[in-house]
Amino acid sequence: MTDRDTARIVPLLDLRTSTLRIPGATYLPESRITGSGRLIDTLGRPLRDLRISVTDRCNFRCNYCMPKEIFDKDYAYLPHKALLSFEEITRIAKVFVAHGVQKIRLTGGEPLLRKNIERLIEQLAALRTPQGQALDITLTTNGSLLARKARDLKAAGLQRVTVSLDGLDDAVFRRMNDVDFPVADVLAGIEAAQEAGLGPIKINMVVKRGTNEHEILPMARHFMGSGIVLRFIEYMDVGATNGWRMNEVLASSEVVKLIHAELPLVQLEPSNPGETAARWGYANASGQYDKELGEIGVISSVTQAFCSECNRARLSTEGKLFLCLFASQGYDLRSLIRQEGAASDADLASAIGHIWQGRGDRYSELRSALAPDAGTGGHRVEMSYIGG
Ligand SMILES: Nc1nc2c(ncn2[C@@H]2O[C@H](COP(=O)(O)OP(=O)(O)OP(=O)(O)O)[C@@H](O)[C@H]2O)c(=O)[nH]1
Ligand SMILES: C[S@@+](CC[C@H](N)C(=O)[O-])C[C@H]1O[C@@H](n2cnc3c(N)ncnc32)[C@H](O)[C@@H]1O
Ligand code: SF4
Ligand code: SF4
Repeated sequence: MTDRDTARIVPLLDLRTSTLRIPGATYLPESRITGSGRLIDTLGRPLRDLRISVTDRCNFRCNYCMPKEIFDKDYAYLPHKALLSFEEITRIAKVFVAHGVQKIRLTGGEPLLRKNIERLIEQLAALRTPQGQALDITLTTNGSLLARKARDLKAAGLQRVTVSLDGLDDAVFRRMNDVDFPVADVLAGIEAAQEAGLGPIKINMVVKRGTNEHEILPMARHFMGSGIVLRFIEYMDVGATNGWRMNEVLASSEVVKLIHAELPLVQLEPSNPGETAARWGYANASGQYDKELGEIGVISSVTQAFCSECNRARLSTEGKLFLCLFASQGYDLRSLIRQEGAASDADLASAIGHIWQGRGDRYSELRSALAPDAGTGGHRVEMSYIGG
């Protein structure tokens, strides 16, 4: 039994009679649920961002995400038949879009390992919001296959990519990915993405105190003025296998202080409501933000939780809907659409509507009220399964 299997799965088989109700939720009239695009949860948060995990497999073993000791050759990955097909993903995504989703992020595991991912991107790129707008379609990747795939991804309709890169020092990077993957190949992938027009590109760097904090300044210098936005992520207590300890977290405030001492920064306004990153721009000699120099972002999920505006839903590789990165229960959408006499799109819309309306998740806010190393209980699913 894997940790993934301990997540509680909520069956959704009562839809025909519209009796699906989540305890504690206040409900809008049905007319405001199905396809209204105005869905809000119990904390008043709209549904805007759908993150889809397309595989639970990865060719890296980053120790903060898929530590080698757990994700070894005996680890029980999902069998192929358990995965949602591209048609199933697109069908579910379409219903989410009718409910107000404007951005879709493909993630995993390593999404570029999913065979023919370009075909899924084509299908998602054809979706339109109720207002007739195209979606913001993006993907988070470790960059290992990007040099090979960037042009095809762009041609399929992908707009931009976020590439994870935890340092420029080859030895540090090889140690962190734990499969001896060279940094030069990820940099080549980033270059290929730039050439293919997959932008604006973002870089995600997870900062672990004692592991790669000395890479912060070299990374900042490298990407300053490149048109690429570098974002520093606080090491999170996601999943149950990475052995997370508060003393390995370097607070974003420290990261900003460190960079500011050498490369002066000014705070920028958020560009979108519910954004994960706080933005800081590089300043010119007169202390003003200089667009040519660009910006960085800091994602402070541990020290400054941003749950109050969280508009993100997560669809796992096997079709379970999770309402929080730290959730311990998922809602089984796959059974709904695969069962005999399967749900119609209206049933699916009603289920998703009710589930979002019942949402009260705010894990990071709650954990920050606890002692630094306190656990909050429950079985959390792994990041590689739910999608980062
Ligand atoms: N705690 C928490 N962390 C999150 C959440 N969403 C994203 N993150 C973390 O922030 C990182 C960066 O997020 P991205 O996947 O780049 O997504 P984003 O910030 O929505 O992307 P953009 O639209 O490009 O700004 C993720 O890899 C996670 O580590 C969230 O809802 N809660
Ligand atoms: C789970 S990965 C999936 C996509 C792809 N394999 C990649 O690495 O970009 C998504 C993001 O989650 C981040 N991540 C994974 N574990 C994390 C942790 N414990 N704390 C903070 N971020 C984490 C990764 O750095 C990456 O940017
Ligand atoms: S962070 Fe991404 S690349 Fe690293 S192990 Fe997790 S899924 Fe793989
Ligand atoms: S901890 Fe959960 S509710 Fe808070 S921002 Fe992250 S995903 Fe959203």
